[in-house]
Amino acid sequence: MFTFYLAVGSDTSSNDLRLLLTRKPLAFQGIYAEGYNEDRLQKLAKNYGIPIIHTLPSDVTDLIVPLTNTINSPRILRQEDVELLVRRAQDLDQMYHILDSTHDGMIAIDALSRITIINSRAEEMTGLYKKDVIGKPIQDVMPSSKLPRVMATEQIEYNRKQVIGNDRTIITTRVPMYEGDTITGALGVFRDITEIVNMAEEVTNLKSIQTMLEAIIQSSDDAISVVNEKGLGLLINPAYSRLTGLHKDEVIGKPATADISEGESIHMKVLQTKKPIRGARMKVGPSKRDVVVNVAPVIVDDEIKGSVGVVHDVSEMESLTKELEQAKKIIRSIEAKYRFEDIIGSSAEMTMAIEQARVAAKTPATILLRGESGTGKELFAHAIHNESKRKYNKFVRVNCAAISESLLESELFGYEDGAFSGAKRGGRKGLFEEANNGSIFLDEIGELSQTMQAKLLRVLQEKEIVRVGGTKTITLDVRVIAATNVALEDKIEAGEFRADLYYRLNRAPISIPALRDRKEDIHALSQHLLLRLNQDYGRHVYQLTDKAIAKLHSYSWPGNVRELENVLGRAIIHMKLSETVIEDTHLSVFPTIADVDTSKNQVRVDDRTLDEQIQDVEAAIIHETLKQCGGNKTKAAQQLGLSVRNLYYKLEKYK
Ligand SMILES: Nc1ncnc2c1ncn2[C@@H]1O[C@H](COP(=O)(O)OP(=O)(O)OP(=O)(O)O)[C@@H](O)[C@H]1O
Repeated sequence: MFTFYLAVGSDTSSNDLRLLLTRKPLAFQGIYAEGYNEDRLQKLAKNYGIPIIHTLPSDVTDLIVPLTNTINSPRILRQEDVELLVRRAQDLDQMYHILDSTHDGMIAIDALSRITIINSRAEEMTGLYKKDVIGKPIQDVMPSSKLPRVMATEQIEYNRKQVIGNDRTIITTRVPMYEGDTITGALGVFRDITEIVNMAEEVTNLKSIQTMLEAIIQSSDDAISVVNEKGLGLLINPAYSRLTGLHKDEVIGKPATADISEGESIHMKVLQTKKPIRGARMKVGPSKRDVVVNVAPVIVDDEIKGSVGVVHDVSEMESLTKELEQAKKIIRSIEAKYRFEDIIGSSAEMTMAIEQARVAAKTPATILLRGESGTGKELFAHAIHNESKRKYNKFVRVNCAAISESLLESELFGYEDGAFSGAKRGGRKGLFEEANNGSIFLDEIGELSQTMQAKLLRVLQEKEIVRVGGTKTITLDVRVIAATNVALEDKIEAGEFRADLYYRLNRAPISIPALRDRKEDIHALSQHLLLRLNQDYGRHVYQLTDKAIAKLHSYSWPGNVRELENVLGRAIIHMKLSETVIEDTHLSVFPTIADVDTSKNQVRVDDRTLDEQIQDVEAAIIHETLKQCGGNKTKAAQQLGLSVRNLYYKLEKYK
């Protein structure tokens, strides 16, 4: 509450007597009059029981509200005048009280454009204070004020938006004020809408975030479901329906008691514990797909509001990973497993090959391994790497026939960022770079295209590579071990292989003999291979009868040691668990084309599926063709009408 003080004074400019009212809580209270009839003043003071103040301190004067025009004749201060003043004072007190407690700012001016009212909110918003501005012309303190204009036009201005200061937005309504028909001033009422504007912006932002989130959720390939704090379905996305076969109407508003999994719902567990559950594996939907589920609680201000579940279908990924692993096996292996001790063979030819390889391993020379398919060229490559000073660095294997030319180039030499569409960002190292300081085994070198032959020759000569799409040369120290099962000389003759590359490769050739040319190794090899096969199949078959060995000797082994391994493997599979010695009868499963005699329209059938039996026949045909082609895969592929790549795929499939 304010206390009003009554004062009587004279206007400095006109020397007129003025009645004034001050709101300033003074240390004294009384009637102040200057140049006023002292007697009357004394009487007044006596009537009201208040003292007379002869000098007003300046800060009090500043706050004085002129009330002159509300008094009939200021020169004669009558009883009614004083009473009127007191009433006015009370009214004003009340009015200010009201004005100061409203949220709106208010500024009023009188007919001479002097500020008569400025409430607390207006003070706050304008940074002006009552004591500084009351009674002052508004143009002096607020030059931009539109109140004088309203007085001039006598037009009400509604809700005009205005930005004041740097960041305050206000809306103002300005009205002219009248006493009867005479305009006595103008009032401006204004409201700070900065917060509302900000809130509106926030709402708009929230709306766009919501729209964005919805778009993300709807388009996500991961299945998403959201439940409220009671575990009732709130939202699912199309991926969720695809995966689980459940539609919106079966989920929204329904309890998530046993949603997609059997047993208690993960949503319910999360709601109870308020803890996220990550990486739960389960099978869902009609086709029982493998999924990984992550569920997290939604907690707002410490209160659980629901839970969000993301279901990630991994079945496809798992099968892709398997395929990728298989593909990787075909293309490269980055570990040299074998040593010379693992190469079995005491025949003169084999001993010589091993000796040559041991010597060559110690030199930096490029080595060319020659021999039919399955003779152990890769085994030699491993052993050479492991015998060299490079053994602690990488051994990289590349089958040049198994990948297309364009892919082979980027596999071998790597590529730079953006070299082709689908290229990994930031580029990628090639196998040559990976094998730096180690060895690279280029299998089936005879299958390299002319372009790739030229590129390989450059690497061998310059010892540097350039990534696909790049310009920078990268110097490397890689030992090349090449292998071929075809006569490169014939290929040169046919114009399919560069002679200059051949001479580079053929500086240290090592010929690995075919198994048919070293049958004395068959027994030891079989025993060695049986060790591995027993491990693979969990069996204990370590011996062969003499008859069985004789049978193995009688065969020509076009597929060499690999074929021997397969034959022994098949024998083990067909043996009873109780049998531990391979008899010649177990070896009747040599895969030959004789199993299918189409000329007589007779086909041997058994109880396996059609697909399994067809695969057997296919394997037998491929085997036979390879045999007829002396192990030459290019020829065999041609004869079978397959691409070399496809033949490789099938050989890998049928082992
Ligand atoms: N002398 C050997 N001692 C032990 N195992 C051998 C021997 N020769 C070959 N093998 C085995 O035979 C299989 C085929 O060998 P490898 O893959 O090295 O032949 P390859 O000549 O590289 O065949 P391809 O030309 O078809 O690639 C492998 O399992 C290998 O371990």
